[in-house]
Amino acid sequence: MEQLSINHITKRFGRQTVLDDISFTLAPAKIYGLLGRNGVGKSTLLNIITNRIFPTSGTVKLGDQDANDNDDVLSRIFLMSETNLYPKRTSILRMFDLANEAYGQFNYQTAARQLKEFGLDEKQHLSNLSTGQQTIAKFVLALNVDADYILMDEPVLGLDAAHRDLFYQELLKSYQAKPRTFVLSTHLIEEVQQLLEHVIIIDQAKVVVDDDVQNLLERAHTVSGPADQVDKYTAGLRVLVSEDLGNIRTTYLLDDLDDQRVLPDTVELGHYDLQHLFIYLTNGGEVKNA
Ligand SMILES: Nc1ncnc2c1ncn2[C@@H]1O[C@H](COP(=O)(O)OP(=O)(O)OP(=O)(O)O)[C@@H](O)[C@H]1O
Repeated sequence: MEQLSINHITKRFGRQTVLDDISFTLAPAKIYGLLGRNGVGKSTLLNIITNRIFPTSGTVKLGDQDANDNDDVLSRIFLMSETNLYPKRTSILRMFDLANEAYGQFNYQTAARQLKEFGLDEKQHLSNLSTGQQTIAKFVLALNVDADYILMDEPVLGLDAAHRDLFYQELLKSYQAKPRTFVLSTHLIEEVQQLLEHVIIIDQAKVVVDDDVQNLLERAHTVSGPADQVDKYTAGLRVLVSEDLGNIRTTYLLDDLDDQRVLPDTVELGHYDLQHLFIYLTNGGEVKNA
């Protein structure tokens, strides 16, 4: 399997530059998170990767083949999106058949089992389904289509907590049975953190993080203690934000701690999670008084 590379993608809508020179690579058989605040351009980017809309400039390539208008390449990338591309009277089974015609080798057996687990029937029409049920039909389709790169835009939109949990389990099962690349674009960062190997965060039209989740979280340190001691200890390191509670300051770092720094007895180190990292990175760093 070849890598999918996104090269210097810029997208403007009129005067608004939504994506500004975005580049990153998706490797085969990995689970990615594509994260960003509302309206940052995640759906736009996923639509560009799958040739549904055109970039202002830049290219998408699978190996050395350009994806633009290339059916060979596009038949290996699938996008599950919020947009309903099907006519109103389409049944779930018809949707599966269309995917089978376009991509081949649709896994009807697993799809039937999954639909049953989620309480749906393949004869049901999309137009008669609730928002959450439409999401279920779409991700069952996405999990069983024969493509190397499966892009999922808001894959748990409208799902209740039990169904979200079941979806994460089914995604992992599907990945283990047949490793391929998944890109999950979601706002439920806390829930997907365990699934993700790699994360791409977009902020203000740029890629601000492109890193393995484990590497990233190893650099996500909290430093708490008296403000002056915390500031002395964190001097020269990348501080995302500091919060003050009385005279105790907690500073959130995204950096390696070198051994030369002497940790005072009054200062404690800890870690924080991906959701907080996302919030602090995309809010701009500042000292807050809690
Ligand atoms: N066809 C269009 N014409 C003009 N502006 C557009 C168009 N499509 C998207 N935009 C704008 O581009 C920006 C990015 O939208 P996009 O839907 O890609 O964001 P997103 O990151 O997926 O957001 P969300 O997380 O809220 O779903 C928004 O400001 C949106 O208004």
